[in-house]
Amino acid sequence: MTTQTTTTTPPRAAADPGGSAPEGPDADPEAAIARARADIDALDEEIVRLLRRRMALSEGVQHIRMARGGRRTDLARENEVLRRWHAELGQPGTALAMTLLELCRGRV
Ligand SMILES: C=C(O[C@@H]1C=C(C(=O)O)C=C[C@H]1O)C(=O)O
Repeated sequence: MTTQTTTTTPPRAAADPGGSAPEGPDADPEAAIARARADIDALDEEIVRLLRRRMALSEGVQHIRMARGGRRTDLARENEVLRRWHAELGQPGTALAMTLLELCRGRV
């Protein structure tokens, strides 16, 4: 399996070819913040891409179920999803999962 990095900033040596500045995050706090924010923005974009993939997969499952006369939603499965997010992140995880489910199947 290959791993994918999301870092968009160059390594320090490339960003500071002179090499005379002290190393570490305190050397230039503004630059450190700007680098971290660029990574945060890239991660946010990736999260939205993943969300759209999840929405498409979820919609596919819902259509298959409804085409066979079933309901759009499956509350047992939703509880499974909610439990998993809660196990990872606690109450905020549950809140996030509720929003995720709402995005994927609309309001119940
Ligand atoms: C995708 C499904 O359909 C609905 C959407 C779910 C989801 O987005 O995770 C979970 C349960 C269902 O209410 C499913 O049953 O797996």
